[in-house]
Amino acid sequence: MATERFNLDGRPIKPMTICMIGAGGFIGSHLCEKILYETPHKILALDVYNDKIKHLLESESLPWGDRIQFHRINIKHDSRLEGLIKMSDLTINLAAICTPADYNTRPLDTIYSNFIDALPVVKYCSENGKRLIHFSTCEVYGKTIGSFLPKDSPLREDPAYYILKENASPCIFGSIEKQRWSYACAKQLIERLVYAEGAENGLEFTIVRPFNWIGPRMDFIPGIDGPNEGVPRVLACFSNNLLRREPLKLVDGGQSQRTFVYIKDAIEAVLLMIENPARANGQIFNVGNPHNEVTVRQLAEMMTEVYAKVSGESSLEEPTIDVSSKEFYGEGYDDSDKRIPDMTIINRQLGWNPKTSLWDLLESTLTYQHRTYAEAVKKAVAKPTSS
Ligand SMILES: NC(=O)c1ccc[n+]([C@@H]2O[C@H](COP(=O)([O-])OP(=O)(O)OC[C@H]3O[C@@H](n4cnc5c(N)ncnc54)[C@H](O)[C@@H]3O)[C@@H](O)[C@H]2O)c1
Ligand SMILES: O=c1ccn([C@@H]2O[C@H](COP(=O)(O)OP(=O)(O)O[C@H]3OC[C@@H](O)[C@H](O)[C@H]3O)[C@@H](O)[C@H]2O)c(=O)[nH]1
Repeated sequence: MATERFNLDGRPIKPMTICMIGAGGFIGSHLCEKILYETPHKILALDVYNDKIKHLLESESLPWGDRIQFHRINIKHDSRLEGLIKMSDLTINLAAICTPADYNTRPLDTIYSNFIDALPVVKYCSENGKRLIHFSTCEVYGKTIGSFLPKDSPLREDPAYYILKENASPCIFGSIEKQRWSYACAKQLIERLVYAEGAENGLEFTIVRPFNWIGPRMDFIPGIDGPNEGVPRVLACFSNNLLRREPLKLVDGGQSQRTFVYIKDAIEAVLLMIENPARANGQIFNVGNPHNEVTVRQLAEMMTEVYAKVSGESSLEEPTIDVSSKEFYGEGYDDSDKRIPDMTIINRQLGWNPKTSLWDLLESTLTYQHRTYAEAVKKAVAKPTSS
């Protein structure tokens, strides 16, 4: 039968029931797989959609049969939410609008989703003495201090001006008309609320700040499994361009820098948080890969090269094209210049380190994209448009 499992302090891990809100999304789908494949825990999976976890739900003969239960719930208005949180030992809240194309074009929905809709979750956990793992974002750091220095300042090379530390870095957003920051600001306020519930009412919480987690099942391919005019996050945008043999669009020259971490590495960190409450409670964790830093332009070049390898198709003569942020995202867009996570806290508390290089994670992800979408895209492109 199942062998006993132990946490980082050598204590046996007891099976728990986890209320996972937003379980049908990109991160949720990978977290559900990890929990079902490798632990005895039960999941109450809440979401409006379940396409990305269908493979975990459909067959009763699957070995985890009764350990996952899907509840189609919109947390904006559903009286079942409190009952499901009460039935669980731990709540993980992933639900959010989290695509930059929405932040400046649907700022109200963005603020409601990331702050107002998360309020009852925090309240029910606090009132019922339940543990909460809340998903925030690296965007709460906003811009680096270094970005305000003159372009030729040698201080820009000093890590003190750009490394992002949970307990020391300030949160630097743009002006109010730069509505891009509606998301970061809402996430910051919900972080402060969770933290205050911990300080004043003893809520046991962990806050996660993901730094660009990427991998299979991220977002959608426009016109295939998402709206034609939809703009997903950069991995899916570039995948879509590659699948359609179009140049990859570099917003404002693709000069912004990001660090990308493989979803499967990042999920290991979340499982450590779940199973080591004594080490994770009261903490805010950066979860990213400081070694996988590239400019968006470099990301586009690497994805072009990797896609040619995994698909066997030649690259375009002009693989990228520049586009202004106003044209691509509309009025009110702004950007984070650089995002390198400090890893001291997660290293010390959980001993976690990411393993996968950017090249390797792109190779497995683009292999997945090609297998999943190439045929459908070919058919869609071949379809005569009705006149
Ligand atoms: N992927 C990343 O790199 C990243 C980076 C920073 C922060 N995050 C945060 O992590 C969390 C999950 O991100 P993701 O990448 O999996 O996004 P995602 O959009 O794939 O998943 C979010 C899920 O929440 C669900 N949801 C949204 N509103 C809901 C509601 N009112 N009721 C029920 N379900 C609702 C959506 O249907 C979706 O399935 C978000 O809070 C996001 O802000 C992710
Ligand atoms: O086609 C594209 C898409 C995106 N980009 C650029 O690529 C960079 C990354 O864009 P993403 O869509 O992945 O989103 P960002 O990294 O800016 O923000 C993300 O970070 C963390 C999370 O909270 C969210 O998932 C999201 O806000 C941005 O500089 C963007 O302007 C392009 O140059 N071309």
